[in-house]
Amino acid sequence: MLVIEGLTRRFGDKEAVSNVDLQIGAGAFVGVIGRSGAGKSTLLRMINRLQDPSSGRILHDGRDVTALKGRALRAWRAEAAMIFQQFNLVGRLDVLTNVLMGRLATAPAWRALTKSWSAEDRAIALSALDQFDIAPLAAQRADSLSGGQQQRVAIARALAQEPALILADEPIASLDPRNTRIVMDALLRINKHFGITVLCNLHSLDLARTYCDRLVGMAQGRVVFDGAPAALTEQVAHDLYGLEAGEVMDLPVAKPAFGGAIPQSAALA
Ligand SMILES: Nc1ncnc2c1ncn2[C@@H]1O[C@H](COP(=O)(O)OP(=O)(O)OP(=O)(O)O)[C@@H](O)[C@H]1O
Repeated sequence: MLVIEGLTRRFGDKEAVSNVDLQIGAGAFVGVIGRSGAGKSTLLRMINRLQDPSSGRILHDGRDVTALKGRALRAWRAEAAMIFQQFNLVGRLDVLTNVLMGRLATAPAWRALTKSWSAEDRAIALSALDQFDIAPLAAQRADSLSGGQQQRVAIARALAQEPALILADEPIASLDPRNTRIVMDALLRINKHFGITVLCNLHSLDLARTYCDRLVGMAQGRVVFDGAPAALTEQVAHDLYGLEAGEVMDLPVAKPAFGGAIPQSAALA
């Protein structure tokens, strides 16, 4: 269980996140929604401790992770894996090495420096690639892949970290509709097949409604909605997004494909 208590982050006079309280049970798929500037990224970055809170606490399974430092902080960052809009792969390295980077928190530093990964680490990394039908791309340079493939590599790297949580910050913002669907299906698979809790910032309300079991709506740093997708009425959506409401509700989305295999042609496109 992830518990957030009174979490606040100020930048100068501005409160990007204001006194947020949340409890997120293990295995949930939570969509964090709201218009640009609502505080979604800052919230996720504080949970991973990429950004320090101004006040408040973050507890995971009863352990306070708010003030962790050094090795304990690195271990927490591996446990709360981040996925970014821009993938954050090392472009000149091959796909497998990028995924092996997810093993760094558990591997001794000399292994990473000498690139002599253990057989177990390699097996975990290959298996993670295989989950998303991209194992055939293992030897290719990361920067030769399409955006959708790169994001799946980033998700495989996160899975190789053996995380308790995945924090995905607008993971599909730079993808076309087809790759959007493939990447959201990959996150759904991580959640349903591996039972890993997913918190996903999404601008599109339709995607959030389609994939998430729970929606947390933010406006001006505060949580203004917290409930099941079905409970988010059109009126609440309009209040949350204002003039952007039409734009975020327009994207046609088919049902998620979890349970069925991703077709190879689509997976490798
Ligand atoms: N490092 C920073 N320095 C100053 N202000 C910041 C910083 N990071 C975020 N902010 C401000 O905090 C507010 C919340 O930003 P945040 O990126 O968390 O929102 P968001 O909902 O994720 O929006 P977006 O979808 O555009 O990323 C914004 O007003 C933003 O300008």
